[in-house]
Amino acid sequence: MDPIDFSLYLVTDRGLLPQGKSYLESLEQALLGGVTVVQIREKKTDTAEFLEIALQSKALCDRYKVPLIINDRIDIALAVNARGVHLGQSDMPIDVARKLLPKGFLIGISCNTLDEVRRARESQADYVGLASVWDTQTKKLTNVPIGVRGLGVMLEALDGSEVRAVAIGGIKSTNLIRLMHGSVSATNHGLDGVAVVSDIVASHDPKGAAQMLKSIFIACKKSTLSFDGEPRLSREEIIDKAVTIMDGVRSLNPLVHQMTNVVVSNQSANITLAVGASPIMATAPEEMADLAELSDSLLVNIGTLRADSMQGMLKGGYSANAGRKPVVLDPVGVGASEFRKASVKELLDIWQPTVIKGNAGELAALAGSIEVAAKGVDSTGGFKDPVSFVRQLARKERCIVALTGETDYISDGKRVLLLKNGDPLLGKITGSGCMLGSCISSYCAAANTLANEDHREGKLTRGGDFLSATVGAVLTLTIASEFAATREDVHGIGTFLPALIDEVAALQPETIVRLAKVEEAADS
Ligand SMILES: Cc1ncc(COP(=O)(O)OP(=O)(O)O)c(N)n1
Ligand SMILES: Cc1ncsc1CCOP(=O)(O)O
Repeated sequence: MDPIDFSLYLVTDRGLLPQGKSYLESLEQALLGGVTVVQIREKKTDTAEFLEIALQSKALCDRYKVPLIINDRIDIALAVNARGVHLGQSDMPIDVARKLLPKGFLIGISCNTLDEVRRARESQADYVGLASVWDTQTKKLTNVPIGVRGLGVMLEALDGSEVRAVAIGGIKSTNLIRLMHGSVSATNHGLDGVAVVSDIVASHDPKGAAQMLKSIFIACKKSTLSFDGEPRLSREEIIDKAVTIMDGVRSLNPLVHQMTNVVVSNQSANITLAVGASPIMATAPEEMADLAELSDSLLVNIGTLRADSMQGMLKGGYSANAGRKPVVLDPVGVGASEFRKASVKELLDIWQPTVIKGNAGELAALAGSIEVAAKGVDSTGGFKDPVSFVRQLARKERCIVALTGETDYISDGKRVLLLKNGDPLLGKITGSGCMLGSCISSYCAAANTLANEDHREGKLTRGGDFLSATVGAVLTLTIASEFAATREDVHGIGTFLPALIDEVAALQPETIVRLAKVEEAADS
């Protein structure tokens, strides 16, 4: 029997049909739109009616050569000669179902936890429905949503097996790109498909809705799994690229949208001007879509997070992803409170950062590690093996990670660069980390603009060299700090800050090339 293409898995729900649209009309339009599997899900129907619906659906699906799966009911699945059955955790166990069903009959099972995925693998399920990714109006959930970032570990548990995986719950064309990028495991295991109910069934145009979902899925599947393949630059080439991007910031004068904290707002705006970019500090959710159009990158800094600013941050990152603008996340003090932790998790379940920067305490909290403690927004130690930590985190979050400290570690998940410039005064003033966030956002904005325009759908940026951009931003601020600290007019932290801003503005690319202390860690 042909293997099933799980790409776009429609789960039906007659209760969601828009007024005036019949069930079979909607199903046929969804099939015309490119649905690749159909599951009949009838929760309130008696057996006779379920059977009738299943027979009609089977005839239609056969015409489009699309396999049909029946939710819960093995008897109906057998009666209509469906391709398979979808079981829940409290339905018939897989081994019992297997004995009742003919050879080759497909069995799928819903999984909400890692343990359930492991058990599904042991029981030789054909596929798992990872449920529910997000909250949904379609079904009353009995478990908390997994979230985009919870899917990766589940997919990793299927490494080396034949078990296919689809995600379900709250999936729409508007959040599918985030789902596809954020769900890929650190081992590069991605989803085989997405299961959708309301975004197709409740639509007046099920064909258009299905086409949209499928085209995004296919585009993302190509681009999210291309972790390798880019040319590997030498250390010198990275520094050259970094200064090209530095020049790019000065000539392009990118607009950098920043949602930052109230402590550092002014100095962040000034350091942005000093590198040659233009800051726009704005937090209102109402203007996020417009600003994503207008600006060249976004910085989200949670230093003085409030429940109302979260709405702007959720919408801001989401709009920037949609507009293919880089997003830098600075999870300031994320370990300090449950509110911050939950908020960062929520942000990362909705949008994909291009770069995450933080000190050891912040990145440990973000990764759920207890290795490094923090006192408020400051770290109280470091990692035993920062190189492995930063590489793993970059792999997990699928973005550039910059771990700041006496040595700065920057990784794209493959390589790790160690940067050793910077004067100790940098660590003594408030907000130097936040200023670095502004510099990274400015450099990423230029890198994205300089990238060859890539029209492929399914990408969250234009594909700039964000590793070199991050290296360039760190070198700019740290090398400038070395000049600022030795100036005669600098007597302490009060005079250091304005001198630092001046030195950033005056720094020349050739000075960076001459003074950069960049090493590369051995590959793991
Ligand atoms: C593909 C897919 N995944 C998960 C589910 C949910 O199934 P279940 O847990 O059995 O809940 P109900 O659908 O019966 O409410 C699914 N149907 N399809
Ligand atoms: C059946 C099911 N199981 C978990 S979530 C869900 C419903 C998903 O519906 P929607 O795609 O409309 O969010």
